[in-house]
Amino acid sequence: MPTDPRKLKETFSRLERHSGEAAEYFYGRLFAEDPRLRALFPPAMGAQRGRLLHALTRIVWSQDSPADLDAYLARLGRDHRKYGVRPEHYPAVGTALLATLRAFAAGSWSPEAEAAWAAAYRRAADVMIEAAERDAAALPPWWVAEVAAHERRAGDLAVLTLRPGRPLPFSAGQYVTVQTARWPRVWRPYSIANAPRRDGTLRLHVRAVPAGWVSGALVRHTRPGDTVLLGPAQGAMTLDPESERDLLLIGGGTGLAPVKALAEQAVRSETRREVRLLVGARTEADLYDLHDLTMLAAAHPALTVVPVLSETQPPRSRPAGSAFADVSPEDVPSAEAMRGDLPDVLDRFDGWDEHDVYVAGPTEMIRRTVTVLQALGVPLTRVHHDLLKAEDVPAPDGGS
Ligand SMILES: NC(=O)C1=CN([C@@H]2O[C@H](COP(=O)(O)OP(=O)(O)OC[C@H]3O[C@@H](n4cnc5c(N)ncnc54)[C@H](O)[C@@H]3O)[C@@H](O)[C@H]2O)C=CC1
Repeated sequence: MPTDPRKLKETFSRLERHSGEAAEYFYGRLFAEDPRLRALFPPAMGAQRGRLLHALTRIVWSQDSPADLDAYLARLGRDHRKYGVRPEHYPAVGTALLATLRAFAAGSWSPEAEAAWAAAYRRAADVMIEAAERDAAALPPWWVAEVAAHERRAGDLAVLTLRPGRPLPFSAGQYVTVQTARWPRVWRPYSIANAPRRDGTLRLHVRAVPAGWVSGALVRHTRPGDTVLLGPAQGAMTLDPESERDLLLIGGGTGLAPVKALAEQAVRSETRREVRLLVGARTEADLYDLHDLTMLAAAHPALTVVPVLSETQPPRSRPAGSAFADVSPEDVPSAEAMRGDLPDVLDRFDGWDEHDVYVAGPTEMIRRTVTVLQALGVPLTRVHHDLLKAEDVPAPDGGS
């Protein structure tokens, strides 16, 4: 029987009213159905419940655009390889899902609804399994990577250099998920802060966020020689190989990571694109990568780096350990830093409407920046960020 999108939406909207309880019930049923599956999940299931609902919402609302749905499910299937999910695990998930719908969408449940959900789940599982199997022919489910360097750049921030044991293919602008030995089965996404290198190493910029398990482990409890696990590279915030337009790259805080990778990629390429990189931070001390950026710009005249500080008052004295400490004043005099929030300084320049623009950083900063760019006449098709796409991945909790 073909999937009936109307039936799916109707029943799902009932379940959504009790989403927290429904997700809890679902995992209870799943682990009762096949207790071995519990070992695939992290000890704390809170974030997992949100992911299940996000995936179901996406599946229900994409029924009318099968190509988008299939692309999403294929990504989901490939990404689930790193959790150890195998084809024989799918039937238990389907049984638990139908039991959950039956219990929480009781008011609109019917034999037709049951048939529609069974068909939709079978189809989703088929697409995920097929994508995972295709992927398995070429790539491992995860990579073991050695920490080659660990630099504390500020109290709560570290730049890690990782060396995967086997080549991990990626494009500048993409991200990987990371698991540390301290938190088994907990994966968090981090943008790769460099373009692909001959030695295969990857750099990550990690800020330890309050109560962040993986970020805290990476910043405070990781040393050179330790190993971490990496999932496959994901994300579509990459350079358009056909475009020769100049580039505006905007990175707020550790959102610098992917745009720095794009800058490296662009200045290396044959095309002579001018690259303007606006790097936003709250204070001078938060410009944790200014030294490297200054070196990159010195080596590539096509690149201009503009620091933008959002604290309105300049600090009275330069704090110890300031990012400026090892940069001579003539390299980047602090007077050259613009003052303001990143979105608010954009109208102090002319002519962004002919640029390709890439934006990364805090969610609200991205939203405001996109709105301002639109008002300045930049077509939305030329503004790239992975806000929506990042929300599509199964581990979207912003790198905690
Ligand atoms: N691909 C991506 O989009 C990436 C996003 N991130 C995200 O970026 C964030 C970075 O956090 P932190 O380093 O702590 O940055 P932060 O909170 O120190 O802020 C950095 C910059 O963003 C600006 N900013 C912050 N909130 C703003 C708002 N509401 N409106 C306008 N501007 C705002 C600040 O003025 C500053 O210039 C994290 O949420 C992380 O998940 C990190 C890496 C990649």
